[in-house]
Amino acid sequence: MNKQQLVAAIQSSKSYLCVGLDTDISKLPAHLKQHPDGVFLFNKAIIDATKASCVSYKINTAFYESMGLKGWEAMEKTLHYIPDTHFTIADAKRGDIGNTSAQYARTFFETLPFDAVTVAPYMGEDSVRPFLEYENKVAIVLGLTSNKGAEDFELQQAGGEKLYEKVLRTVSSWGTSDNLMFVVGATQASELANIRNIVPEHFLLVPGVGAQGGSLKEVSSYGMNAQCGLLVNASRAVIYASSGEDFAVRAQQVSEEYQQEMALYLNK
Ligand SMILES: O=C(O)c1cc(=O)[nH]c(=O)n1[C@@H]1O[C@H](COP(=O)(O)O)[C@@H](O)[C@H]1O
Repeated sequence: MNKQQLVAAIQSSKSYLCVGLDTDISKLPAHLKQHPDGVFLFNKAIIDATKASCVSYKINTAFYESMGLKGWEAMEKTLHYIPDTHFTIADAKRGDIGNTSAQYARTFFETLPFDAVTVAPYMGEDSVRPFLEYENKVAIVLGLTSNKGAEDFELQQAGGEKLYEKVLRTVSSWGTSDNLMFVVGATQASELANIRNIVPEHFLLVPGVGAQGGSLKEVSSYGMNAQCGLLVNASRAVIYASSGEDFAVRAQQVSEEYQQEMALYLNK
């Protein structure tokens, strides 16, 4: 799925919700914890329950890699189960010397058919460039993250501007708003107006509503552009809305609540 198709999906479903499949085996309901295919079965139920109210799924690879081969298989099965009407993100935060980044790009864009992968910009242009060389694929580069550690580097002054501002300005010159998006934490809503001045056209992946306390209302009012331009991610708030056997029903309710609120902001 490319950016134009994502924009069309947002318009038709009146949602810019990305459900985060941060599936932690220790948090699965008891009946799935014991099952050899429990992680996939959990994800399958979540996808069935939320696909009508979201437009994207983000698979955070850490939760699967930590399980070894079985986790990688569950990730692959999950990715193939997601309908191709939904934008798929590998949240892997990769980036290395160009020769190695090319292998990461192959991993997530060829071996696994994700639409997008999250990329750390710290190593510079040659580390990001291999992710931009695929048609209809997107590199989602870390801009201003949601965590406390954003203060350590991203919000520090670097040559007359904040480091994250330099990252947005510089990285946006390496590609287009079709093959680049940026991560901005929902907890950083006060910076969003400024961010929109620097990258007015790009989609922003905004994690941090729900469990991290970011405000969907603030993110939407400061971050939305003419094409919506936002993918707001919620992981734990949706997938662990209940720890019992009714987990999928509760996930559906929470996902629908986000969608209904988003529909209001899209109609403004
Ligand atoms: O790149 C990300 O997705 C990301 C960037 C960021 O600044 N903050 C952030 O929380 N994330 C990811 O977004 C998800 C947030 O999960 P919840 O807090 O459970 O909704 C996790 O997969 C994080 O790794």
